[in-house]
Amino acid sequence: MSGTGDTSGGAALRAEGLTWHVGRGAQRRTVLADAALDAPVGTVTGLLGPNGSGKTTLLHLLAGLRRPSAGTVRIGDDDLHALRAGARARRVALVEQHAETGLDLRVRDVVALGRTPHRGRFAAPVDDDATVGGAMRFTDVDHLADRAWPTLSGGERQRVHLARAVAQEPEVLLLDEPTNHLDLGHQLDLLARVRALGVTAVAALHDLDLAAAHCDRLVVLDAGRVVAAGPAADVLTPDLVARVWGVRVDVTEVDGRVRVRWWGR
Ligand SMILES: Nc1ncnc2c1ncn2[C@@H]1O[C@H](COP(=O)(O)OP(=O)(O)OP(=O)(O)O)[C@@H](O)[C@H]1O
Repeated sequence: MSGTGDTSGGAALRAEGLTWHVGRGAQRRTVLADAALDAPVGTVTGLLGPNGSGKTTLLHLLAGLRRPSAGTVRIGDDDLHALRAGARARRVALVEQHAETGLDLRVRDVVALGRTPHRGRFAAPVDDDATVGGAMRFTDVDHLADRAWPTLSGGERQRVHLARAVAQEPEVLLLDEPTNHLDLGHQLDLLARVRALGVTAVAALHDLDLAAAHCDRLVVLDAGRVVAAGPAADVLTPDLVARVWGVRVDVTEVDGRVRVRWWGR
């Protein structure tokens, strides 16, 4: 994968029994309980659930940023949490919900940060510039290359963060609400581009219709537990949406695509 849509670089991601507690003694609270996720190579999984249901926590455990209280994460044949930080960073990229970046950087430098895990002690790989350029073109931010980071809009920053993750050339790409600042056109573009990368992707999303259209599989979290998992047609039933989100929806299938239309509480 070199930021141009090559479909060869993914690895399967599997999590079992993932549990994460916060606090100690009487203050202990279970944020995530016994969560499972199975993302085959090259697929896009949508992680859905109301605010506070555990999506970011699960993504952080899948990225190796947090150690689970119990359970395992496997990337290909490897135990993710047994890998050294450098090896993990070469294989898994996370685009955070509220990612901040050093104020003095130009966009090109922010994207180049994605290459850090691939740099040796004394030298960068020779094709680094080409990879960074390819990632910027792929995410349609190359026209911003010389702009100072603080001058970017929220949506532009979000696309630059995706470019940084693409430049990282990961096997697994984790995205926390990657579309929340994007206009409708760029929302559709971003998810189509993630799919075109061919990596194994897991994206936390709030728009059920968008998730149904772009994801191979969905995982629904509610109060820290996985309450449904599978293809959109099986998962997104009006009953489940009413139970988990407290919203009345119609679910229809148009030209083979699941469409979700909300009516209200
Ligand atoms: N370090 C922490 N200490 C205490 N509570 C935490 C911590 N991290 C997360 N939580 C709590 O765990 C729950 C799940 O949080 P998380 O951020 O994973 O939810 P989310 O599904 O990503 O929510 P949102 O859709 O609002 O982004 C929330 O109630 C949150 O307040």
